[in-house]
Amino acid sequence: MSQFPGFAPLGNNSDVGMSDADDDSSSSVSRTADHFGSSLRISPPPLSIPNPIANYFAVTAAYFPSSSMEDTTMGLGNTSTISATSLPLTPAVRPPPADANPAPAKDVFAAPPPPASTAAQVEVQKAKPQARNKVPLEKGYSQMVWLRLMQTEPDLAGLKGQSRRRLISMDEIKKHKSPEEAWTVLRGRVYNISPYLKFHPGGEDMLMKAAGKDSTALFNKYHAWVNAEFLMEKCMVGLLDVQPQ
Ligand code: HEM
Repeated sequence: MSQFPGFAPLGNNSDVGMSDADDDSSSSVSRTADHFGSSLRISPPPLSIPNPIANYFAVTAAYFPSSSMEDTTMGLGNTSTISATSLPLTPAVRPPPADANPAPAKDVFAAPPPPASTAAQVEVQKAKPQARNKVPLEKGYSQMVWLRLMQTEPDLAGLKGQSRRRLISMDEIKKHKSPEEAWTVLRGRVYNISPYLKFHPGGEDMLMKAAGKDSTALFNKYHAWVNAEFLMEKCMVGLLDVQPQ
């Protein structure tokens, strides 16, 4: 018995409330299991574990003669028959022997390879950077100056007090195609592009192609990524009237 009741050093079972008669050679674990009864005993795992690969070989064995199921994986003359529960790493059916000088496989559907020169040209085209169509702007017409002008000029659009939410017909827009008074439609909004002509990085001539018409397609063709809603905000004169005349 230990000097501390209920406490015993590891491996010594004599002080855990059992008589000397109970203290036989069996381990404390087995005694604990006995104490709770047999319901806690872990049953052993099943002898055959279901396995899809094993099932495959079991089915194959049912359809092929036993000679085809011989284990040839070792290459050492080992011809032991595979059981359904073993896990062979290679298929049991032996592939046909490889030809010593196999003819190159021909793909009758494959397109003929392009001539070397064409392939090289394609590579050069890919690597070539896209040519820019930007034009040099006159001094004092940078995008920075335009942004400042947007803040300082009170009537860039030339509205003269009219509402910029006015509905404007296509007929009216067509009349505004001179550089002094050029209107264009962009994504349903009507802008006076005259003040921007000298600021346009693509040049005045290109922007004048938009005058008097809907330029949405042209705009998207050259630079769909440009934020015209912001750059042209102060030049908006109205909304395109889509109602039939
Ligand atoms: C009001 C409408 C427009 C605005 C606000 C505008 C604005 C711009 C801006 C900011 C750039 C410089 C883009 C960059 O640096 O990548 C640019 C370039 C250009 N724009 Fe416009 N643009 C407008 C309409 C048009 C139209 C209608 C055309 C064609 C007819 C056009 C043709 C070009 C071209 C060719 C460039 C040079 C693109 C390049 O870098 O190669 N733009 N435009």
